[in-house]
Amino acid sequence: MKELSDKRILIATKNEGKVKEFAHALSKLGKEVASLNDYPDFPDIVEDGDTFAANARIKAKAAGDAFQVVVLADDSGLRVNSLGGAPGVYSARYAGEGATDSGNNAKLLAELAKLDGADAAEPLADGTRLLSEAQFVCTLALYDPSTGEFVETEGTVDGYIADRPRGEGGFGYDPLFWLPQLGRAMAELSKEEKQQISHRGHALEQLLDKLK
Ligand SMILES: O=P(O)(O)OP(=O)(O)OP(=O)(O)OC[C@H]1O[C@@H](n2cnc3c(O)ncnc32)[C@H](O)[C@@H]1O
Ligand SMILES: [Mg+2]
Repeated sequence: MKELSDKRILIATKNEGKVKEFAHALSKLGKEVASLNDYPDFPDIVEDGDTFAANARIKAKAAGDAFQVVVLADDSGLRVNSLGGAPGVYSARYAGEGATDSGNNAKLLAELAKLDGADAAEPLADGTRLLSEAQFVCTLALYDPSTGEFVETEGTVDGYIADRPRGEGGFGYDPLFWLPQLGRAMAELSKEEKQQISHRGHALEQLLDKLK
């Protein structure tokens, strides 16, 4: 693995929320990030793997083979216990192809509203209900096209799905993801706080450890 020797690293993603988090974390190592949004002609990558890890490898390899540079890819999502682990690898398109974050959040609350089991925890002081235990998962794949080698890690964070959104930070399902250990939703954290606690922060920390 040529490792991360270049100052600039290409992330095989079109998700600007991920790009901002990687830019924040990697700037501490003096690195700049580029993403597929910098190459609008690059075709969409078909993410048809059965697992987060498979999809991360698919994205890293597609971009790494095309650009012939070391590429980092992130496949991530939300597992909701009372929905049997859904939306899982379908997190990005839970509300259908081309779904928006707000569409996916609305779909998640609609699916949880169909269940009539007990809440997963006591309501918060303001009456917010905690509907289910849940987990964010992030799989990272770093791929070197000159050797065909992958370095892969996974990070997770546990929390609850709240019945109403909170916070303006982060992206995706962050406004509905309640962190009992902090008493805040993921979208209420700064980038630095999210990096310290999140699935992506943990996966990146492990990746950097493996490369040492
Ligand atoms: O595939 P790329 O181009 O990287 O971008 P994407 O948004 O499609 O990313 P994924 O395929 O990995 O799908 C991840 C889904 O899970 C959500 N997600 C991932 N990480 C998240 C986080 O840190 N906070 C909130 N939601 C997250 C995200 O909004 C997507 O709906
Ligand atoms: Mg995707």
